[in-house]
Amino acid sequence: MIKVLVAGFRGSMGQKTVQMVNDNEAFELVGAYNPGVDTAHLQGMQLSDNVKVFGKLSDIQTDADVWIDFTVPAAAYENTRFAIEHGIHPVVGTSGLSEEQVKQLQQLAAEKQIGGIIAPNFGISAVLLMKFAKEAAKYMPDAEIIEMHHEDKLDAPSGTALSTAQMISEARGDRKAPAAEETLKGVRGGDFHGVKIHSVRLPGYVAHEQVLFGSKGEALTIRQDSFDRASFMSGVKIAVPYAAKATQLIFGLENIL
Ligand SMILES: NC(=O)C1=CN([C@@H]2O[C@H](COP(=O)(O)OP(=O)(O)OC[C@H]3O[C@@H](n4cnc5c(N)ncnc54)[C@H](OP(=O)(O)O)[C@@H]3O)[C@@H](O)[C@H]2O)C=CC1
Ligand SMILES: O=C(O)C1=N[C@H](C(=O)O)C[C@H](O)C1
Repeated sequence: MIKVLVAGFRGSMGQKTVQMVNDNEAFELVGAYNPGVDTAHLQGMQLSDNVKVFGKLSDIQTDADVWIDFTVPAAAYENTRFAIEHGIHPVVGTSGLSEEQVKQLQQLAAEKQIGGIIAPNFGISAVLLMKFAKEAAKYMPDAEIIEMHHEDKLDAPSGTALSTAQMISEARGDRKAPAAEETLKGVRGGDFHGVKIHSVRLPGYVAHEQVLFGSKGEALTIRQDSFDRASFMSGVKIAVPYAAKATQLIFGLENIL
């Protein structure tokens, strides 16, 4: 039985994660963390009496093996550090960690021998999209990304779009996107090593990404859609037992599939 603590348990992903952990016989929910939480907030949540609920990071005392983090970009680094320093294996889905922060966390994890996983996307369709985009970039190096998310998403671009751009630039090398004078500021999108990223935020959307490749006289479009946050749980389910035994902190679900 793997003991799990869910950080950000009141959020959209946190609630799905609590449900997934409760539904899985190999996992046991022992802790739940969300700043500012009190008992009034717990009504309707699927938390049994033996789950310890924390409203402050410094109050957390737990025997959890694995820390699942779906919180906010501003908290991801501190939370993951806390988990590693307390011997809890992190499974981090929260976006917004910089490359430098990921490196620092990996170093700390190696020192403490507490491995885990940070994954910009736990959905299989998104992992496949990134893999296919990397392959396509070898043959069709000119690419732009459009990511589309719900209106409540705090960060832009998405972690998945950044990771996709990183994989494209690794496959094709650095390349300049076509220059155009912007008569409307920002209209050409963000630039990650020459891969343009365009972020759409609209009600009704969940999480979607399209990679457009263009070449002489032809084009290729790769698209994935997460219509429901349940789509991320298949990856989290795989990540938890991996993390519980890991001695290194790896980046990307594709590395354990
Ligand atoms: N890797 C993946 O596959 C996926 C990653 N994500 C990422 O997961 C994160 C969460 O997404 P989502 O659930 O939609 O967001 P929500 O805003 O619905 O949930 C975030 C939760 O975190 C809580 N929170 C705020 N500050 C802290 C803190 N310092 N420590 C712990 N918890 C905190 C919030 O509490 P309160 O509301 O009280 O402020 C809220 O309950 C985002 O970064 C998102 O990009 C999302 C989907 C899939
Ligand atoms: O905020 C979200 O919803 C999502 N965030 C992750 C990201 O930033 O890539 C993963 C997925 O896109 C959903």
